[in-house]
Amino acid sequence: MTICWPDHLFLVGCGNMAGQMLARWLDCGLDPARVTVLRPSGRSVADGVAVVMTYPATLPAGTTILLGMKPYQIADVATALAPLCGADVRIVSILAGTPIADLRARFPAVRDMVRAMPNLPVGLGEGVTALFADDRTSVQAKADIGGLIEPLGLAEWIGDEALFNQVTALSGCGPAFLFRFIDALARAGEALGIPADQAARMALATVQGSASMAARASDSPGVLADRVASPGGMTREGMNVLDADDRLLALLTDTLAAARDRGEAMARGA
Ligand SMILES: NC(=O)C1=CN([C@@H]2O[C@H](COP(=O)(O)OP(=O)(O)OC[C@H]3O[C@@H](n4cnc5c(N)ncnc54)[C@H](O)[C@@H]3O)[C@@H](O)[C@H]2O)C=CC1
Ligand SMILES: O=C(O)[C@@H]1CCC=N1
Repeated sequence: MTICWPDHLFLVGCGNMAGQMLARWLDCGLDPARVTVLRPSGRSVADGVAVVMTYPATLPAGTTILLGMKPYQIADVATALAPLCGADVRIVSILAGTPIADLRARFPAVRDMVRAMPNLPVGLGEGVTALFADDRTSVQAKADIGGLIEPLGLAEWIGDEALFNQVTALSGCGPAFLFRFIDALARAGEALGIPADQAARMALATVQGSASMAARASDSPGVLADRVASPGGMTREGMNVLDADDRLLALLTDTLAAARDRGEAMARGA
């Protein structure tokens, strides 16, 4: 994999999410000397990566900024950062519920902007990142930023930004929902009498093995589920509970809709 690294990468915030992205980029050969992280704590990030606690006077030419702080901090960050941004600067924002139009209003000199929604497994190169750019962002910038995202796992360009909160709910929030599922599977096993530590190990390995299998299979997960279920057997009885009145589907639809609605409220400033 040949990656066209930015001349300079300036991370505003480097917590759970941006930290995973940076870790993967460094693993894939990004020179740490090209990276500066702004974080109020000043704590070091990785060998060779510069950490600053306040904004520098200027940004190096050809800087790509990764906005990785909390969404509600955008007003303060933009007040300090926008004066440093010329037309050669590119912005990648991972701020949930923050539309490109909002960023454009705050960074008027910047032409190339990409809205990205990664998820935590990007640190392993097994994440999902949704991407959106409007027509002002150049084709070259889209290609370069797409290339930067590629080593993080699956990258999906979203044609219509109106869907961004929906994809955030699915893949950005998704790991949390899956972690809950693993936990619930283990606790359900425990409720049926399996020792807790054993149930936890078995639930995790079952999900891991099934996800790997589904990723390699030519059949859909729905078909694979039926293949586990022998007619008249145990799995069918269990699936009947999940499937009754589309119970699992309804639960997940409600879950994604609640997350989407929160993204829409955040976009309105709530
Ligand atoms: N956690 C996740 O799974 C995902 C998070 N995101 C987005 O990533 C962003 C960060 O979320 P997390 O990493 O979970 O939060 P976090 O709390 O772990 O990280 C936030 C970082 O921002 C820094 N920070 C705080 N105040 C700052 C300031 N005034 N200026 C610059 N940096 C400041 C903190 O030191 C910290 O490093 C959010 O915008 C969120 O919507 C997007 C996708 C998934
Ligand atoms: O909870 C949040 O708002 C962010 C968006 C996706 C994952 N974390």
